[in-house]
Amino acid sequence: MEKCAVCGVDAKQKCAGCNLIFYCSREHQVIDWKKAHKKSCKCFEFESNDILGRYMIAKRDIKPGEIILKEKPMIIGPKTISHPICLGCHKSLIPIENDYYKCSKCTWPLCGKSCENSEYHKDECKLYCEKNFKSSIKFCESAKAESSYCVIMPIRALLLKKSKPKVYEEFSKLVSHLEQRISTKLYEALRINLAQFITNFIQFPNVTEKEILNIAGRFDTNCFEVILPSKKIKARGIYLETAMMAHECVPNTKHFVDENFEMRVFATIPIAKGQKILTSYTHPLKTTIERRLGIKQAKCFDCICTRCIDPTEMSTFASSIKCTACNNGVLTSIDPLENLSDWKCTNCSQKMPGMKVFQVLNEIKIKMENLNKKSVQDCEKFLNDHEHILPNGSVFVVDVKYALCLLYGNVDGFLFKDLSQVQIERKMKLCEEMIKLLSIFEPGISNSVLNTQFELEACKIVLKRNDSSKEKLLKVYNQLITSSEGKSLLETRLKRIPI
Ligand SMILES: C[S@@+](CC[C@H](N)C(=O)[O-])C[C@H]1O[C@@H](n2cnc3c(N)ncnc32)[C@H](O)[C@@H]1O
Repeated sequence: MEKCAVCGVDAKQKCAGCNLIFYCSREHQVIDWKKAHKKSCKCFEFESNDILGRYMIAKRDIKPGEIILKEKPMIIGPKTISHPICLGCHKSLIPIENDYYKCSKCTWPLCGKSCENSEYHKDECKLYCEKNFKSSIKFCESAKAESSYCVIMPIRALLLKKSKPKVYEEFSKLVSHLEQRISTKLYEALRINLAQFITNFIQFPNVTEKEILNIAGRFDTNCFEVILPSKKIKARGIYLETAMMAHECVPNTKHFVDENFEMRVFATIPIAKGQKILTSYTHPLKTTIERRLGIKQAKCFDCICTRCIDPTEMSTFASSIKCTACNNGVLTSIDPLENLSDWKCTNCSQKMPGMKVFQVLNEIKIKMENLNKKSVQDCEKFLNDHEHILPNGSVFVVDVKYALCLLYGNVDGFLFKDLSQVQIERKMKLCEEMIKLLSIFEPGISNSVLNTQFELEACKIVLKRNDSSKEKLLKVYNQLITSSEGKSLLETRLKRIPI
């Protein structure tokens, strides 16, 4: 029998937060919560090693869907180079009479008077006023991204040094990888512009150029995107605990930021006690070379995760191209951790230099970037044009087919009521294929899989194929409603289905 954490007698009541501590009564649980447990009530803890630095592990078994942590940002603000956003609420700015509203005290653009005293802006506002700062940001039709936003987050961090020294101390423990970053063009520009602005113009006391660049590096290594499409917010934030999750290209968690900028991390698959709690710093529908180069550039390490070391990427052949010599096999890298390693056919003796494969994949990537993924015709043409070169599990094919799963039934000219039997069957086949593939890249709870399941059940309802489809569709709908896609978009999709 477990013992009460307060008085030591036999106890049956378990803390529902961490599932690790027991109490004999509600009263003792309340006493312990106030005294100590509030701080330690977590299902995770931190460990560290030479390769990962600090990382998060499960203190107990965690079920899929369970919230692992919730936390408020330590700092939130614009990206280094950002489209004009309000420094008070972080919404994209809308011009008033051909210019943005400017803070009546410091002149930085804001969305209106009410944001002048926002908790995010008021301290920095005082600093800019003291130095008689004048913002040069003006509205222009082409809406260019502004590099002057690079100063905001570092100044917000430095202000914490005085206002919340303990929090700043925690922030200072985050890795910056400054040694690797310092010789890059971006950091040379930051050294000249950002560091000089803070030391010479703002004359921030007791801060060196190195500390400023370290701060910039900490942001680049540890920030999470804060994207709320419904509120037109595109910012970034430091979440001190969330930042401790190490990376794997196939992670076991997902996270989202709610309307109050609170981060929530939840398990997507079961995580056993002692296992690492992992996130992904990249996108699942990128080739191995692209993922690894992106991670190297942004986070300064070489990913050697299970997906990256497997030339077949869990038998999906996600980064492969078809062999044009035998027309039967696909080319896979001989050594996926060596970007320029030769590739060889799975069926014949054909080999291709890594550089050539890289060029082929890059050309396709450029075509993908220019593809109108809102057009059924353009997406179908892309698939047709690349059928001879891209295998079914290619990230490019999956990306476009996933787009088609959502387009058929939901866009003008292709609404459910307009679809022919052949088109509905095409949509169903795409959905079935995508559910299988997407579940490999994002196992467990995944928005893209749920979206595709939703569309598949919709097809079955339209074709009156399955009596339980309505029930299944509503179940998926309820799971999706909490997702970032937003309720209204999902409701519109629901309305198009004749249930
Ligand atoms: C967001 S931080 C994670 C917290 C960090 N480990 C710490 O001690 O503060 C990201 C950094 O952690 C390390 N890291 C995370 N995942 C890794 C992985 N799979 N392999 C190697 N290093 C990793 C890298 O140094 C990376 O730049």
